[in-house]
Amino acid sequence: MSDAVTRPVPTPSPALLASLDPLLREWLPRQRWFAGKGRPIAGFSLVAATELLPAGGKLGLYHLLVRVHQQLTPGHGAASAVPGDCYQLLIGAREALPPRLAPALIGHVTDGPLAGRTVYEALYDARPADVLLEALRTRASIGALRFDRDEGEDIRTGLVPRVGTAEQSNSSVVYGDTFILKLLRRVVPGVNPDLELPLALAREGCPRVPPPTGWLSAELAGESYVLGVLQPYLQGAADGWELALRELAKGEDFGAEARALGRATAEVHTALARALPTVTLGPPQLDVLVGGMTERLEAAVRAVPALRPYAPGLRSVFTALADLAAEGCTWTAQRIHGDLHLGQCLRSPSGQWWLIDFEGEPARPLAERRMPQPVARDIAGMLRSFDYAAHSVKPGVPGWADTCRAAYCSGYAEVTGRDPRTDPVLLRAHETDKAVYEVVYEARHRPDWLPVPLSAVRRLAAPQLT
Ligand SMILES: Nc1ncnc2c1ncn2[C@@H]1O[C@H](COP(=O)(O)OP(=O)(O)O)[C@@H](O)[C@H]1O
Ligand SMILES: O=P(O)(O)O[C@H]1O[C@H](CO)[C@@H](O[C@H]2O[C@H](CO)[C@@H](O)[C@H](O)[C@H]2O)[C@H](O)[C@H]1O
Repeated sequence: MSDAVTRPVPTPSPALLASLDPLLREWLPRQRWFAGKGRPIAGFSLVAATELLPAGGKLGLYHLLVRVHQQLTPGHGAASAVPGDCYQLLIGAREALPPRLAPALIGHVTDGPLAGRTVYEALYDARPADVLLEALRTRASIGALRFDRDEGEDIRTGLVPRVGTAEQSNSSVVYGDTFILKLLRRVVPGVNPDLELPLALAREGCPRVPPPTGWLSAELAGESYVLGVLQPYLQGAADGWELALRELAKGEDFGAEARALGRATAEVHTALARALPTVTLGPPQLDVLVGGMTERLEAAVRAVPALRPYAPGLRSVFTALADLAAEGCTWTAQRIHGDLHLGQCLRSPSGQWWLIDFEGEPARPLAERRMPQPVARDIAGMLRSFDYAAHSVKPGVPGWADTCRAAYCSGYAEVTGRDPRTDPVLLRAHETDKAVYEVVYEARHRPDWLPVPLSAVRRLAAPQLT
């Protein structure tokens, strides 16, 4: 029998959002997960609001979905503002913040229903984090929010929450080293691959991905928004990026781990190909694929002038793929990870590799992220990552990235029987597409890192000896 709890709640009035407006304008752009940096905020509109703990109590708790209206470019008037991305916020309201919550401060409210209260990022607070886990445990429906879980899984009570400290595109809470709840920040309606793919892999019995234990969604105007996923926490796991840097700093080889990562990637790809449809990419689909790569390159060249000298060489990488397609070559496409790099791979203390974060590149539209793609895209992501690691440590270790890249491809071939290097044109095109993405990503988020993908761009743009 279902133990689901349904609770209608008072809907907080738009006056709540109006009173938070000046605070959010200042606080949001400082959040790592806020995607609209650099464009002035013109205002906010409420997509949904749910009171999770009543404001009258010592601690008020609001779940908000807020659309941010931003000017298209700085310098244009407020009139040019367009409704932009929708963000998930969990806002706590207290009379005063205890010192331990100081880093979570959003600000002091001066008017409206919360006048005189201090509002803060409630994920940092144990009680609000408990409210979320309890709702998942009891499969609660609260206003538009649906909390659910795998019926076969039990969620214990009394797990002590703590907010994740990693620099993330989203936000996570770890519960007693047993579960991790990832709350998506920028949310869109539709099936989210961060839940869809791990669920599909769990059904296939793939042991390389933590199976979702619970999930949070919102039903709004006939559309469903995935807002969060709860999964087992891999206690004591280290991510591939940390491990690679550690080995590099000691001058150690990472080939054996790279090979194991190649095998893990191949296991995930094989299970995804079994679970979800695959398609053959013929000339029309390859036109779209190459067209997308070329468009992204042109946009990147406009955004990052340092790319300009390399543009002709990079274009020719994509033309080479188009030429093969014109000669009648076809490739298989399937669902893939979509944003694979060393930071998305966790090694548990037993030495097993796990892949996490199936959201895809957050900046791309959902429909595009859910399209079948050549596995070369994920493989290229990992190859780029070995290169990133090698360039992040001074002095470098000569040949370190090449050894890892070769070992990773060999590991992949051990499972699938197909070495990615036997498709050099496809692989190079994907590596180029990824390096171009990274140039834009670094220019926007971490300008000091720009030389890392630029060095790859230089290599990839150089004429090929045939
Ligand atoms: N199942 C897990 N077990 C242990 N740590 C995890 C798990 N899932 C995620 N993490 C940690 O949380 C971080 C962020 O998770 P991720 O899914 O990559 O979120 P984001 O989309 O915000 O980047 C990871 O880098 C990892 O350190
Ligand atoms: O936040 P996500 O993990 O979804 O991914 C974004 O941020 C990554 C950086 O944190 C970025 O990855 C790039 O830097 C990594 C080292 O920090 C490196 O291992 C990757 O190969 C490189 O692409 C990723 O591209 C971006 O989508």
